Amino acid sequence: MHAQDRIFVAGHRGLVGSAIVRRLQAEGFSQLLLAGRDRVDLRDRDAVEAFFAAEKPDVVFLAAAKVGGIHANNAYPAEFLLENLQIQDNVIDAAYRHGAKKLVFLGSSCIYPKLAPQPIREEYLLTGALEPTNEWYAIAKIAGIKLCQAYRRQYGFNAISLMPTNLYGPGDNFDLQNSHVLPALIRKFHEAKQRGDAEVVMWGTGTPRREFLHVDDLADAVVHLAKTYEGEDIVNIGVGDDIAIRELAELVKDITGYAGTIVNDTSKPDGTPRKLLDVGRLEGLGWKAKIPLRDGIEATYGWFLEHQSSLREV
Ligand SMILES: NC(=O)C1=CN([C@@H]2O[C@H](COP(=O)(O)OP(=O)(O)OC[C@H]3O[C@@H](n4cnc5c(N)ncnc54)[C@H](OP(=O)(O)O)[C@@H]3O)[C@@H](O)[C@H]2O)C=CC1
Ligand SMILES: C[C@H]1O[C@H](OP(=O)(O)OP(=O)(O)OC[C@H]2O[C@@H](n3cnc4c(=O)[nH]c(N)nc43)[C@H](O)[C@@H]2O)[C@@H](O)[C@@H](O)C1=O
Repeated sequence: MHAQDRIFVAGHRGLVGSAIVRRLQAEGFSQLLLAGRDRVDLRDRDAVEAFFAAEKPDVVFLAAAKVGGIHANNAYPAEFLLENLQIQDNVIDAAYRHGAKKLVFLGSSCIYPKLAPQPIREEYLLTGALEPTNEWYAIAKIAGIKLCQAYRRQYGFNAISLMPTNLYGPGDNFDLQNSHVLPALIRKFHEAKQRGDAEVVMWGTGTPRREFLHVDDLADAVVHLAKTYEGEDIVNIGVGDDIAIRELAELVKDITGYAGTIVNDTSKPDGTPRKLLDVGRLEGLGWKAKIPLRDGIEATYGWFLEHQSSLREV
């Protein structure tokens, strides 16, 4: 990547896309193409074709996707499968045909088998059954990985696929139904404190374990790998450590200063029991996470307090 490259960050208003933009700007990349859904709906093949023909980006970060937490994935399987297939097929194909020299595709740790050995190595892909609540999204993401690998093999297209663990940070979706667990808990504890509620509801049993990476660390890793990594093999991006959801809830309760009780709603799904990524390949490529979980949650809570009145619509 060069300072003068024209860089398309697809999904630049999202959690990940906005963090990649901040990282690129901090490193002096000034030719950023920031076309949102209002300019090009990435599900629309003709619109994507016209955009790439006009703009001819040198580098593409594909951070646009239909994204959500466990409930959204389970409730809208058709949208999670179809929209993600459409977006990634359109963007990967157009980037190749219009001469992009690099594309970075983002998958997710949910592509791995539900009961994969821990920590999860990249080689475990396609070795077992997926978690049912998110198999639609996971299958779309696996198809995206395979499309990148196929275009590299057949056409020599320089597409790489990176697999982030669960992410959080500024610009996240704080919707109580459709978000991921960390933003949901921040908002639930904060609002319960304000209202003086005696209880906050945590979905599921609280026993599943998850790994959480701050999105600024993720963006740092993604830009590092965009500059230094070329290969067919997928690369996990995580911190190498995880926490039970019950412990996470206690941590967010402490950070927000809520004094009440946590109760379980076991009618809600637990999802995968554990998905801790093996980060050996990532560390071998010269990158390690830096932001400790407590510091990252405190900063995200601060961001939430500043932006409560203008949170994203979902
Ligand atoms: N969040 C997480 O915990 C994780 C995320 N990832 C991956 O990171 C990537 C980004 O996720 P994240 O930032 O969290 O998601 P967000 O929902 O925060 O952002 C997604 C972005 O994609 C855009 N988008 C969605 N559909 C379209 C469309 N049809 N046309 C144009 N733009 C569209 C959205 O635009 P608009 O604002 O207009 O809706 C939004 O800017 C995804 O590939 C996801 O799978 C991977 C692992 C974990
Ligand atoms: C990133 C990843 O994200 C999703 O998978 P997930 O990790 O299971 O997602 P989650 O963050 O929504 O939940 C994690 C755990 O937390 C529990 N939980 C408690 N209380 C709340 C709560 O209030 N909200 C939510 N959402 N979960 C809660 C919840 O029951 C579960 O046990 C998929 O989209 C998948 O496709 C994907 O890629």
